[in-house]
Amino acid sequence: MRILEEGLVIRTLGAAYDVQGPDGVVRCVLRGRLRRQTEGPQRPVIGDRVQFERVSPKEGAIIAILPRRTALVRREPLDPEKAHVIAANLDQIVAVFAAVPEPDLFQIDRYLAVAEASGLPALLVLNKIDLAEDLSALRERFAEYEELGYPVLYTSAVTGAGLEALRERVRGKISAFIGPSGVGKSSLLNALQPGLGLRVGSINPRTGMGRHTTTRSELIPFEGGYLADTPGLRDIGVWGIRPEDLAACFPEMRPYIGRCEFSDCLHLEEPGCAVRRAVARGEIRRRRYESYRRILIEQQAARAP
Ligand SMILES: Nc1nc2c(ncn2[C@@H]2O[C@H](COP(=O)(O)OP(=O)(O)OP(=O)(O)O)[C@@H](O)[C@H]2O)c(=O)[nH]1
Ligand SMILES: [Zn+2]
Repeated sequence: MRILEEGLVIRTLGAAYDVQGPDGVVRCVLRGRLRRQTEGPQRPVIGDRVQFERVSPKEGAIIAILPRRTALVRREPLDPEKAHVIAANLDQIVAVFAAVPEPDLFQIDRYLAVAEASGLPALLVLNKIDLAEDLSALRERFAEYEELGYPVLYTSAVTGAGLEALRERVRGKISAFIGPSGVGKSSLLNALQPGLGLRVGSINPRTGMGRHTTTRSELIPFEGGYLADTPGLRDIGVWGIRPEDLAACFPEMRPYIGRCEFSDCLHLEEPGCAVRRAVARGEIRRRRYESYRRILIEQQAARAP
């Protein structure tokens, strides 16, 4: 009789998967139907809950992937119809930006839209506030994100400001930290959990190599939950979003979707557009609407032959 156990995929290593079971990590291969597929929904990713069968105390075989609660879907920048899941069951995206130099709000909108496209809650972290001259002006500027429902945290990996609030937010959850290079993601994580040993700066002093050398994906135990660490996240800032999905990635536009004259309205130049009407009435911020347009137009321009 075979005994099936349940576990969490915490590392993917090509053909093998490390599964956190009830009593330790079991290195698993794929069995049966799962093995014959190299891509697609049937391939386990970090965060997947799986059923596995043990063949020895430390080795096993994955029999099935349990239904995913969430899926972080990477869409090709040039062909957003092409998509693959790079992490399952994430609870949230933590989007980190530096408060200084002045962050580019368009870039922030884009990162948030990518999180929304996978249906994941996002929070915004503005790091390096030790360098900010006027914190209250900064808070005022970012109040608009709070209004949209994104919590905004102000942190410094140097002084420790805001770290406890961030700890509260990640405790017991599976989070992915994203954001441009150099904003202090590794520094923040190391400050929260000394011993984590993430590399800071762009050169690894030990190997002298650039840091972007990790090729495996893993969930790193963190504050009673996990951090998703995968090379698949590196270019998240330019992931594709299907044009017809984009408006729904802007929470303030959602109430107007489906109210335009044309059911396939992309809210650009079409007549009878409820979204543009809402912008004109001041119900949607023009700045955010311009970000929407820019994402759409940039994507279309990139795709043009
Ligand atoms: N003043 C100040 N500097 C910081 C802070 N956090 C990080 N830094 C510095 O910013 C630089 C980049 O920090 P990292 O933690 O490597 O940034 P990262 O976001 O992990 O960068 P990538 O790994 O390239 O994505 C380092 O020189 C840090 O010492 C902060 O809160 N305040
Ligand atoms: Zn419209």
